[in-house]
Amino acid sequence: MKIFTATQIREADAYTIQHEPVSSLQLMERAANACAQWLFRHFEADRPFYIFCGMGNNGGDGLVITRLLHDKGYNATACIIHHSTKASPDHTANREALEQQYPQSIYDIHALADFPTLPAGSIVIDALFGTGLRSAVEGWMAGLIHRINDLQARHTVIAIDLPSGLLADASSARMPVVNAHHTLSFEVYKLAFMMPENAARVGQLHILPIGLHPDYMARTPTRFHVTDAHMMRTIYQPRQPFAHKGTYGHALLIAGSYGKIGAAVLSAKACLHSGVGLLTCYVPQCGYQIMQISAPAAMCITDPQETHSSHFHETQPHTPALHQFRAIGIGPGLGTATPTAKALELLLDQYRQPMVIDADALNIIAAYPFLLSRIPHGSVLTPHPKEFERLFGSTENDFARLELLSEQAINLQLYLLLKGRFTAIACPDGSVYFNSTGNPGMATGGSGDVLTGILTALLAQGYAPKAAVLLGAYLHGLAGDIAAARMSQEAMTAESIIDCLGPAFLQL
Ligand SMILES: NC(=O)C1=CN([C@@H]2O[C@H](COP(=O)(O)OP(=O)(O)OC[C@H]3O[C@@H](n4cnc5c(N)ncnc54)[C@H](OP(=O)(O)O)[C@@H]3O)[C@@H](O)[C@H]2O)[C@@H](O)CC1
Ligand SMILES: [K+]
Repeated sequence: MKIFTATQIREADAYTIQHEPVSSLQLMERAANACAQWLFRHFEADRPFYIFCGMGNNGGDGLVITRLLHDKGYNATACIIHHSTKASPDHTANREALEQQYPQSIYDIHALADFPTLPAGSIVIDALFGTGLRSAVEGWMAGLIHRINDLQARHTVIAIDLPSGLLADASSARMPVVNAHHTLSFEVYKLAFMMPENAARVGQLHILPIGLHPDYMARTPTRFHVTDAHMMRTIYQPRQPFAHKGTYGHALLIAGSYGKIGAAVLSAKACLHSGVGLLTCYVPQCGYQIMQISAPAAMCITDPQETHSSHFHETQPHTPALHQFRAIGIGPGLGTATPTAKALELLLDQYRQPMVIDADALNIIAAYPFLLSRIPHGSVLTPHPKEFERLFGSTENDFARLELLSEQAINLQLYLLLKGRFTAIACPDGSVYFNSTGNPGMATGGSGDVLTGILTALLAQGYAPKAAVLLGAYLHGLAGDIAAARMSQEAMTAESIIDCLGPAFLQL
């Protein structure tokens, strides 16, 4: 699914009006009706509604919602905020329609002093500003947003299209923005919804289809995307009927150190449950028995060292040469001992195919930044926000961080996967994908190790790196969602994610 900018949304709007064709008033009616239907499904008619309407088309939506609520027998008041002397034509037309049918339902607000006192149980609808907002809201309008936010503790706040004050395509980090419990947005995701800094503003997000013209949606190229089930079905390759274990590649997983062999186990199990043909795990001596008992389907090589690995760059007499591994995953629980760092440097020189680099392997690279440019092109790096900061430095806000992520992916020709609620995947071609699956139950130790195992397995099976990283992140989140549904977000563990990989594959 594509993420459109505010400008593209306006173009989609205009294209739909011209080519469907449909009048702009009818399109507004359709958008407001989608919101009204959602409200009817979620609230009884005994709750009073207060709809705060701006002077543009977002306010126009609010005016139509007020009329539709009345049509259904709900008690609704449109509080029209006169922040500007000029109202949009569709706002004016819908004010007139409301005045004609339900004159008692309009309440004009010209200053903060006019702000109404809301009865208990009221629902607040925020239709002040949508995609037409140009910059930070200031003056008494900022005060009005603060007033709405004061209501948030006692009343349900629902934003129409965007929480007012939020810019669709740029950071609003230190600006006054409505904090909504729910955002009902039209047709497409906006970039602002993907940013952790806006989580408390957007609340629960609901994308409502309003029938924008499919031709515009299909032919307009975008830089940002949200992954979905449809996309995964185009990526996923069912297994071939004449396959043997060689068909699906031999992966090498370099992981674990004393006290962190569990990370290697989780990663290995996830790899084995994601379709790899053969798996060899490389661990220090202390991990040998643990690996053989926990993951008997995997082969195991041990380092000469007892507690950490130091020689994984060298092939040993009884193992295939490094280049025979179709994929290497490195990092979970690896530790950052100097001999390990040295071995990583040598490995990067010797193995020139895309690999998966995570956790302590990223921390080593952060400590020796010259290694960044030695990573084979097309490799996948999977930092969480702290690891990302160690690698590339801190940024002022989430939009700046996203730009830095994308810039580095292009410059280094790597796939950079930044973990989060909407994991961001920046590609060397400049495109960025946000993963749509997953839940807060996955914010738990070992979850990242599982992802490394999945990604390594997909690379080993011959998926191109872009396909592997998009499908891997999606499957990881989907398995997490299935685990949460079965046993709750609290009780699920990284092992539950592995247990649910099977059902996740079956859903593809
Ligand atoms: N896309 C679709 O398909 C559909 C879109 N629809 C809806 O239209 C919405 C977009 O409507 P829009 O373009 O009229 O802009 P909107 O968000 O109401 O804001 C404009 C108002 O804000 C004001 N203003 C701006 N900046 C400001 C600032 N910094 N500080 C203070 N004021 C500021 C500006 O004031 P002015 O500059 O004119 O004085 C003007 O009054 C969209 O979000 C969706 O809800 C649906 O109806 C139909 C389908
Ligand atoms: K709004």
